[in-house]
Amino acid sequence: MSLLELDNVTLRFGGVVAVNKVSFSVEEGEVFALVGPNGAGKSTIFNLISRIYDPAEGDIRFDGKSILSRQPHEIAALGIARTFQNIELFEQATVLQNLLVGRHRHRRSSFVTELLFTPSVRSEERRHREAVEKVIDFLDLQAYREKYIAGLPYGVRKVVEMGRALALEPKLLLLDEPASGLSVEETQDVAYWVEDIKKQMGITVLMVEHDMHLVSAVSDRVLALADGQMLSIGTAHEVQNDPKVIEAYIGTSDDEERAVA
Ligand SMILES: Nc1ncnc2c1ncn2[C@@H]1O[C@H](COP(=O)(O)OP(=O)(O)OP(=O)(O)O)[C@@H](O)[C@H]1O
Repeated sequence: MSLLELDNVTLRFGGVVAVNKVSFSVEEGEVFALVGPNGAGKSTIFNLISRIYDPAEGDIRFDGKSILSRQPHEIAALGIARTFQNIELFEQATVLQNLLVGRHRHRRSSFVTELLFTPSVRSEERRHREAVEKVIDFLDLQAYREKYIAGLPYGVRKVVEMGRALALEPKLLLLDEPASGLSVEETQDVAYWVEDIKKQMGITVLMVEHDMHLVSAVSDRVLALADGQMLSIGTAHEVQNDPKVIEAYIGTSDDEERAVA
């Protein structure tokens, strides 16, 4: 069974059809990438899956069940975690504190039991710490664990954001442009991490990304969109060589995207 299914999903903003009858499914254990020129509808699809927007038509299913009746705050509890294009971390908190926030969906203790610091609260706290330490080791963040986000370089913040999402122990990880603003070396690290997230952690990844080197390196399948419409779906190689995709990219002003075409 597919982990995530979008079934004929449409969303309009006034006269703009941001997402037009889009259907695709993400299989458990795969890395699936959404690509396309600016304004193609990629972020809107992430926001639809995160339940920030309601589709005008169509259905979105996770683990075989429609999520359209769910509120945005319930999505993490289902096992869907995401990162954001513009990093969203608590600036005045440490890396460790930010990662512990990522554990909120697993918290069972109430305010009163936490206040009394009962044995069950203590063991729960220990479990959260262990899960977070695992993520710190995995992403090589030991040197930064007690550092405040506000003082960290951009590249490290991007990694911490990925860590915050991983700390949730999701089934599906949505990565919104994980390589944007990163150097070639940092992007290479992202490629290794995405591979390990899939292989070692067994987490399914849906990614929006402009960097086609990264997309080609890590994706099992790619969906290319333009103006809200599906253009092509297949391996990175198949999609990059699809004449419809080449035509859509040639119309853009982005040099990197043109180079891809
Ligand atoms: N909140 C909104 N209100 C009105 N129009 C919107 C809104 N969000 C997106 N759009 C429009 O919907 C279309 C799809 O935008 P979207 O941000 O999903 O594209 P994208 O593929 O993520 O682009 P980018 O690569 O630049 O992030 C665009 O025409 C955009 O202007």
